[in-house]
Amino acid sequence: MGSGSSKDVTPTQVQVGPAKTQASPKKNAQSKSPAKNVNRQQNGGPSSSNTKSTSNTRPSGGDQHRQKEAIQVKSAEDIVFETFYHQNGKEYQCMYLGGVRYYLDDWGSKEWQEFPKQWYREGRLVAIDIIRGSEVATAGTNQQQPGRGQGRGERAEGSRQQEPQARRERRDDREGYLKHPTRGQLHTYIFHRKHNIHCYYDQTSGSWLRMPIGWELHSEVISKLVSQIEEAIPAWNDRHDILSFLRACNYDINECIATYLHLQGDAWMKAVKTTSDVNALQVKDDQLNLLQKEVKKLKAELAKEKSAREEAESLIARQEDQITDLEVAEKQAEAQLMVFAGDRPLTSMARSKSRMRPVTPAAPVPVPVQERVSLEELEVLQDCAKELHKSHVHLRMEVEKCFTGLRDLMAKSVKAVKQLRSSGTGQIAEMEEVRALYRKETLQRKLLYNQLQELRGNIRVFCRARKDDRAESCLKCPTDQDIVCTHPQLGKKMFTFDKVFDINTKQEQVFEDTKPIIASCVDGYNVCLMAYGQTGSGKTFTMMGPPDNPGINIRAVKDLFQICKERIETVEYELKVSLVEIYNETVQDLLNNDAKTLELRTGGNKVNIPGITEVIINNMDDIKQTMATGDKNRTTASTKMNSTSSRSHLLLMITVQGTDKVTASVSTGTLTLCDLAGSERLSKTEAEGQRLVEAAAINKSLSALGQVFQALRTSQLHIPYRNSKLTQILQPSLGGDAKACLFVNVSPDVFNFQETVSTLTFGANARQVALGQAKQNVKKGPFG
Ligand SMILES: Nc1ncnc2c1ncn2[C@@H]1O[C@H](COP(=O)(O)OP(=O)(O)OP(=O)(O)O)[C@@H](O)[C@H]1O
Repeated sequence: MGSGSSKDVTPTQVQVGPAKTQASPKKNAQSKSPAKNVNRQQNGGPSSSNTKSTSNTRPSGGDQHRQKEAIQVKSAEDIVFETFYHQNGKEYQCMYLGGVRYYLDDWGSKEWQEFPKQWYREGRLVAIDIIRGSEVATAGTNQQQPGRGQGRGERAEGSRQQEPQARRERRDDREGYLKHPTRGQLHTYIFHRKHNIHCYYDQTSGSWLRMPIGWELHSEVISKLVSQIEEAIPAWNDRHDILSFLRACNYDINECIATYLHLQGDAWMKAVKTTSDVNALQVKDDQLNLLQKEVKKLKAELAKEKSAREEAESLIARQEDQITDLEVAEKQAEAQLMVFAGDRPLTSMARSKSRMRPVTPAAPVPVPVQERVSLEELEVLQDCAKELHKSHVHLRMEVEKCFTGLRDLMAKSVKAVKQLRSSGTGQIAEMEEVRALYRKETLQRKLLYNQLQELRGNIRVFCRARKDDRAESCLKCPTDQDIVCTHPQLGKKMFTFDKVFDINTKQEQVFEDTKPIIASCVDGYNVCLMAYGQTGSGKTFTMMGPPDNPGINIRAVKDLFQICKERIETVEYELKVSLVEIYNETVQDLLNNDAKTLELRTGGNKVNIPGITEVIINNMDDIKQTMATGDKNRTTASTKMNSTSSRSHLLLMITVQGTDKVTASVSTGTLTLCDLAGSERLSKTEAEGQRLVEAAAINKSLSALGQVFQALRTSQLHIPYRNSKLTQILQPSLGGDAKACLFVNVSPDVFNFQETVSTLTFGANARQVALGQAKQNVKKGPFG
């Protein structure tokens, strides 16, 4: 909510152009200029307007009296919310902005529609709220306004911060905030909507009751819807979950899928959706924890055993020392005995001992001759020696027993550690497998989403942030689809696109993502690529690029040649190139050295440009030469007119005609690569004179582009292609049988925050445009 991915193109977009031309009405040379309208209508009361569409909707003098209750509009950028009480009893929510009044057709299409003129005589308008233009401007010109799926509660954070206290206090209790674990604080609003409710007739009570979800899954109609969703998103296999989603989306299958895809990966969504997965993971986690605890326990035991072993070893060492000491003492005693034996007869024991032990001819121990040991003392000593020997043997046995025990324990511990290691590896491998599966599924979902977008024919919108080492960046790209724009005072805004290229993205990477769309022009599709953004945001860098690091234009032609070469066996291709510039609503042929102005003729969905120069190109040198000619003519023309390249739109149009060598069928595809003029607002450039006319022309064409997008998005019968030369020329590429791709180029400089938000909003709204499924332009040959 409140992010750039919101689905509604709000009527505010209609203002992209003319609303900005009011800065200096007197200096505008054109008498029917939108600026003049502003002046005239601002005196006209509540219906004052600044767009020429006012002529359709501005009430007559009598009608104006009936609107007395509407709030007085002070600025052309004010937005007034009103309620219209129709005499037939129905009530409509209305919005008045940019001189045009809209009503929310809650009883029919559920979309914002232009307010019918005759209604001024059929009911009563009561104003309920007004957002002043200054408030809207604070957070960028293209603020989100309430529409389907949007509300006043969704106004940008920046605008909110600057709202007066009184306004904030007036907010109703439907408004609120939600603290999301990953998305941060979200603004919420409870809308009052009519909902489809699936009921059954309860004979007992004689009334219609709401169908329980379990019953509803058995209903043929609902079961079919659920199956369709399961087919579209195979990973989503919880039918109860799908049905509850469907209910929440008013049984709108597209909204249900879109909401699900938009919210996939959301922490809260996951928790609800994959209970069994989460449980399985929980069990594994528990097992892992247990095993880890066991390892810890065993490690502690091992440490204990180690210290016991060390203790035993030191005990053994001490005992061995004692034994050595005792042996020395024994030897000494024996030596003494020998000495005594010389003087006295040996006792029977001493004799037997002397027989048992070979007396080593050891060096005689110097015994002081004076010290004589008595026989009793000798016997005591012998007993001592005997005892010592016994304890020595006993100790030796004990130590050996300890060693054996220790060895067993060590073997057991090593085995346990080995087991633990192998089971731990198993768990990790299993976790890795689950992760790989998850990644695969995410990729599959992304592919499915792309397919869905392709089937719907949505305009692909890519965002590219320009590299700028000088300025402090206000842009962050948390994922490859999201971009967050931060301003210290105006707050934060997040936008979602099909792809976001951050400042470090190389030209090759950008081209890789557009390659599949571009390549389809070889198969006979009309393909269009546009670069939109303020001056200096990197549009030309992206489309044309410097010679040593070319952009999409040159890489696209190279790729087309490559594809044609690969198919040479079966299809013969011819590539033709035209290059035009749209400056001040005139179309210049840049491949004609006489700076020829071209006329546009529209017939059906086709546009014909009589007399335009088309150059056949056969190789890369041809295209480079052609581009150089165009560049030279553009420079000559701009010098003559004292203009700069950023004030005009540049369109490179490539026609690829393929003739099948077997069937003779002919396919014709066009690739239009469009470097649009800078989209910055007039007030910033403070243009005068010629610059003002230039700016008005740019605003007119870019605003017309926005109007075309809005009309396509709301599936209106009339798409206003003729409102500008740009939209007229692009009609075949935006007209329902084409593939289109819009680049929104932004600058990271915080100084450009408002322009950046405005550009990103334009892109986010264009992303909701569905052109319908693209069609191939193939004429069958005589052989089928
Ligand atoms: N992604 C990028 N990496 C490096 N330099 C860039 C990048 N994008 C733009 N630039 C540089 O920024 C400058 C302005 O870019 P560029 O002329 O493409 O802007 P622009 O939007 O086409 O402006 P204009 O509306 O005036 O034509 C150029 O010097 C260009 O080389």
